[in-house]
Amino acid sequence: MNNMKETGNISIHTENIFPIIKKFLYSDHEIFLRELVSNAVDASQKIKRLSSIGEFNGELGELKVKVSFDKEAKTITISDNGIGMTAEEIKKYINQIAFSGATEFVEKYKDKGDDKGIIGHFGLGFYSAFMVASEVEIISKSHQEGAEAAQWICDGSTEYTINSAEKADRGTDIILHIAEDSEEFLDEFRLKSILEKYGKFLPIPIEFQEKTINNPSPLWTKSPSELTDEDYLNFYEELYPFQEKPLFWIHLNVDYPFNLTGILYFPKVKNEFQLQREKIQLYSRQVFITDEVKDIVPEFLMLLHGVIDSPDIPLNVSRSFLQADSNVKKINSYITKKVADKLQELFKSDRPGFEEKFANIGLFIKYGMISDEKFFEKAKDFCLVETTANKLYTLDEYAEEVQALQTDKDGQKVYLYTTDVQQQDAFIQSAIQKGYSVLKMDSMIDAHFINQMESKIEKTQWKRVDADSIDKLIDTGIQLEAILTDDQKNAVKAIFEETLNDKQKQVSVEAMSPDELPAIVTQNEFMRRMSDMSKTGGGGMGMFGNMPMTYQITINANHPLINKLIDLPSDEEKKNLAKQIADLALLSQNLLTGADLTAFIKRTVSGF
Ligand SMILES: Nc1ncnc2c1ncn2[C@@H]1O[C@H](COP(=O)(O)OP(=O)(O)OP(=O)(O)O)[C@@H](O)[C@H]1O
Repeated sequence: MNNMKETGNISIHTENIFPIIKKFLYSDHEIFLRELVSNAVDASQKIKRLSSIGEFNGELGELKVKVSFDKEAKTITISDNGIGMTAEEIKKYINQIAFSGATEFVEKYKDKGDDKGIIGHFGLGFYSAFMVASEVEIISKSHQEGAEAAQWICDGSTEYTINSAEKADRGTDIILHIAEDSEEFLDEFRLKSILEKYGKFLPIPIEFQEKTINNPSPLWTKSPSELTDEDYLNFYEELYPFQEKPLFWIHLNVDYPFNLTGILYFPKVKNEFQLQREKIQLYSRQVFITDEVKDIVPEFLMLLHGVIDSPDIPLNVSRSFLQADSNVKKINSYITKKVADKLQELFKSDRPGFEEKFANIGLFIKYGMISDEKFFEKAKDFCLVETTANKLYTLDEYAEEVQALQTDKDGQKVYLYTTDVQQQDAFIQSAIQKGYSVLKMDSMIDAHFINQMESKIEKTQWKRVDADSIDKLIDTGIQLEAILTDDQKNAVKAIFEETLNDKQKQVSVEAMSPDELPAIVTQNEFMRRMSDMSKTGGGGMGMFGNMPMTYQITINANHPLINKLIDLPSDEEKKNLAKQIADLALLSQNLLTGADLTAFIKRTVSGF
């Protein structure tokens, strides 16, 4: 063996890139292991490929990557039996490529402060070793016949030493001499958890402490035709242990115009609070990158679980660039389309099954319709609405259903809805008595969904059942005759106003059916929506949140009790009865509280 020893200078333009990189990557030091293990995996796959195309004729052996550590010696070693490097190749690939990559990075970002968003998931490759090591050693033996092993040592400065070395087998050992401030990594559990986080699905077996930590052929890399439902459910369990089973899933597989594979699962989501407990994981060639997939997956699909693997997603660029990236945009619309198609297929092939799942997937669908125009176009055909009688309709079916009875005198279809079947029961009953149907719209998203529907579906209005008296909610133009004269009505109005003595409660006297209650309390639809929106942070609606809520008290001019009130001999008695009627109406809406409620109860038990 001719004994070489050479020291040299890595030619880069920026002196001391190390401290800058260390600063940038401060929060993300652990990725050194991801980078080095990925390099080892790449080297293993390269030798496999060379062998398969006949360019390497030696023994391939069992390809694997070993990670080990020595607490005493303060080293972490990543070994592979991949393609290996000659001394010349080390000079070329490590001194030039790895260092120039790092230099380029620093050049690009050194002026941008320590914005963590910039660094994002930049793969600094080999150089990231210097985030945790004071000295890095490479011992490598190329796969080429008769190749001599070489050792390279560098402390992160631009100076390196290269030597010939002893190494029996083909491949590369990267030995990290861990720096004092990074000794936390010389720990079994820490290393294991990092390996599991990033390397769980790497395509070459990764061995740590004599155990393989990864599944080299995860489900998404297989063909859907080979897989059973059980395979998908087991994989879900592998990804998210101890979670409830998903409802269904989509296997993604594209190779043009971008590369993307993956499996997206629809979890059971009953309410908004459950959202995003588990996240979609993003991989690039089976290397875990992140579970912050915000810009890659359309926002409304963030509710899904599963994995996406794409080498075409740029991982080394800033967030704003990612949003503008055309591949990312295409991926976004591809996923949206796939999801819409899957839902449509489920709806068409198994309507009862779809209806059953709707409680869980309705949220996705409505979110999607609100936030994505293209999704809306598809989903409007399979989005369902549910009545208080627990019947489910598509939007078209429902329009048909209410056409005859719920069209008002101006030709507007009025959709009645309730946000709380318990609380609004009296109003629901009145509507049903008239033969109307009432929709259940009780999740937070429904308020937005309703707004969207009104703007999309022509000639429809959505009104909450308690927004007015039923005849006014759907004004068919047929006026009920009032038994009272105008003077009597005015007198009744005055009595109630005087009794209530509250500007926030506006009294009116209307001819309603004698079967209806003598008085009802309602909230104007528009004002209520504004106030609701300001509560959930709707833009610019703040002022409505600060305004006291106004209620309408509608007195039923045709109710026998109101007739009785008019005939009462004294003002005192009239006021007492009016008070009782108004309090009952308030009570039924949970609006009678505190001292008013106490007084009401006292009055009632003593026969008022
Ligand atoms: N374990 C290894 N075996 C063989 N060659 C390696 C090994 N590690 C690194 N190399 C060589 O060194 C080069 C530079 O590595 P580095 O990780 O810096 O960049 P990269 O892998 O090309 O890109 P990335 O920044 O995405 O990691 C690699 O392209 C490869 O040729």
